[in-house]
Amino acid sequence: MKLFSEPYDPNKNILPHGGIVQYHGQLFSQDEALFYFQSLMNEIDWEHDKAIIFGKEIITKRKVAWYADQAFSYTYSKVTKTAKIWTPELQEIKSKVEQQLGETFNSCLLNLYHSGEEGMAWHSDGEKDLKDNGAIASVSFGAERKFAFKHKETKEKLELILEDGSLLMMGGSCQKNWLHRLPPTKKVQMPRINLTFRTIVNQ
Ligand SMILES: O=C(O)CCC(=O)C(=O)O
Ligand SMILES: [Fe+2]
Repeated sequence: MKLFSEPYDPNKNILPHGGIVQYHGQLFSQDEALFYFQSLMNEIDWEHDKAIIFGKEIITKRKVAWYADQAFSYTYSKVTKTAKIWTPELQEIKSKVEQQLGETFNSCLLNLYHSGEEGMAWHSDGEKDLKDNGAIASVSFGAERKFAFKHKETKEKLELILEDGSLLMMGGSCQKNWLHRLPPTKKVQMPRINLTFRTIVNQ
């Protein structure tokens, strides 16, 4: 188990093998992060997520939204969703991330965790609608939370803290070899918004 602390080197690969994860630290200033947190909270069309797990429909406490270049449809956890078109704030955030990473994205999955009691279980984002080995850019606003990786075979574990206004990039074969999760915690009472910019193909 490793915890990372400043200074961050965005060129450093956090994973020891089997993919690339780079933590860029706070890409947005505190003022910008607060502005985006509040505007996303108010303007995004948040909905409880539905998933089918072991044949049963479940509804998450966490809220989600999906935005993109076009009204793409996208299937995950056996539920198909249709994207809404970018808001001006999402376009601004996307441009800043694209500049920082030198990559482009055509969609974004947003998650709203009302408190530390909401999280996301171990998974990888290797859905067939996503570009193979495409980068996923994860932007966080609001409460700081721990984020963890676990290798699918060796079970090696890594942990880091995703700060308010930060950017994390997952790329290469990361989704094939590693799972990730947002562990729930009783220590965090404040909400957090996470945006994962992705590239959808075959539409
Ligand atoms: O909230 C996070 O930091 C992670 C979200 C995530 O893994 C996902 O949306 O696939
Ligand atoms: Fe994910």
